[in-house]
Amino acid sequence: MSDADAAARVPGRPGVSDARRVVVKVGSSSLTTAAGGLDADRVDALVDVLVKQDGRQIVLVSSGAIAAGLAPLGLPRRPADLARQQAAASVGQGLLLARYTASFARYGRRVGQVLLTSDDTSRRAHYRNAYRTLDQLFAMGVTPVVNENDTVATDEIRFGDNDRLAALVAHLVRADLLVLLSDVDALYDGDPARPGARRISEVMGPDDLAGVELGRAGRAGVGTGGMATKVEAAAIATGAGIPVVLSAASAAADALSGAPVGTYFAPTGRRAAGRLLWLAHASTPRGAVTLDDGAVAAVTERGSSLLPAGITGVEGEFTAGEPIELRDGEGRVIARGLVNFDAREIPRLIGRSTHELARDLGPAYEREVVHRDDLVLLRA
Ligand SMILES: Nc1ncnc2c1ncn2[C@@H]1O[C@H](COP(=O)(O)OP(=O)(O)O)[C@@H](O)[C@H]1O
Ligand SMILES: N[C@@H](CCC(=O)OP(=O)(O)O)C(=O)O
Repeated sequence: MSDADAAARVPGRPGVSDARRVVVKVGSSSLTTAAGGLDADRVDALVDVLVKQDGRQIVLVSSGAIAAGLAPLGLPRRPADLARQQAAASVGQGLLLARYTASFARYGRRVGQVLLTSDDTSRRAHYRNAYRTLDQLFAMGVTPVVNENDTVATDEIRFGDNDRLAALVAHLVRADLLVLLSDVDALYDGDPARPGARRISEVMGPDDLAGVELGRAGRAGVGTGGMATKVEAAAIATGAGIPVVLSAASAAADALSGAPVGTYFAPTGRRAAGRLLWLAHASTPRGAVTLDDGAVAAVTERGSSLLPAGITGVEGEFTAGEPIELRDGEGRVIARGLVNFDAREIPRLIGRSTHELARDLGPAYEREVVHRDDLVLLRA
């Protein structure tokens, strides 16, 4: 929706000014100097805004570990290979946290570092644990500063950008609002460096994104995802009922107050069951099972668990508890779920009833291959 259209419908931003629990994500490009390295003034300016959010609980998702580690390691730019990115993140994350600790301390406030990986947050025990830690930090008046655990994440399980991570954290902490702060002041209908690019002030649903060109990261060269990952993150959050504001980091105070800066993404869906959103968007499947038509119908139409009797094939090397894909007979992925058996156990279960399996193999085999509580549908 254009500025003029938005003004005509008397905009307002439901869910912004009254949001109590807010996830604020800031990108690398908003925290670093042109010469490389952390920009203490920009960190302070952001913290000045965050500490004045009276009555709110803020989770800060901050990128910048890799960018902060470049100069100390004599790296002229963000390296392309994972090993050097991880080395830079290892050096930079400490510097980043030290900077936030000093900056919040100006107001007598404390921060707590929370490093997450996509893999463990899709598992039930880890998800609950992450929630508990964040909740406890709130209870103690500490501001959590979250980043991806870059030094241990492998290429396959990496988020790589923090936009999606921020959307999932917003969901994890049951936030009322997600604010994405960047070096660009809003979403545009195309690369903002292009003359004539128009600012989009509100996105009420996917139709408002038709024809919008989502480019890669801009001039500074330290950001990763560009606009595509921000719009993807906004879709995850709004789809789970959480409104999103995207704005320049320099306009953070206005963005948090509900002033008409940046781009507002209205909620499009209802709040979904916690962990399953992570399972759908953050986990990396380790293998797959193929279902017969009856099992496809049971899982997709009746919300049933997947039983051994409905399986016709298995692929991959997974162990019990890992995420796998559920495919139909034509190879289409219909769902993702946490499996209760190792891949090597499944061939002898295929096509057999749980009753039969319990009789022949013992009571441990009288169970679903994927329980419905651990399963998320991926096809409408
Ligand atoms: N349609 C678009 N609207 C706004 N910005 C865009 C668009 N397409 C590409 N961009 C670029 O995306 C960049 C922001 O992404 P990135 O550098 O990854 O940010 P951050 O480090 O804040 O996460 C902007 O600087 C801009 O150049
Ligand atoms: N975890 C990484 C974030 C990667 C990154 O650059 O993200 P972003 O600047 O948000 O596009 C880091 O701290 O460097």
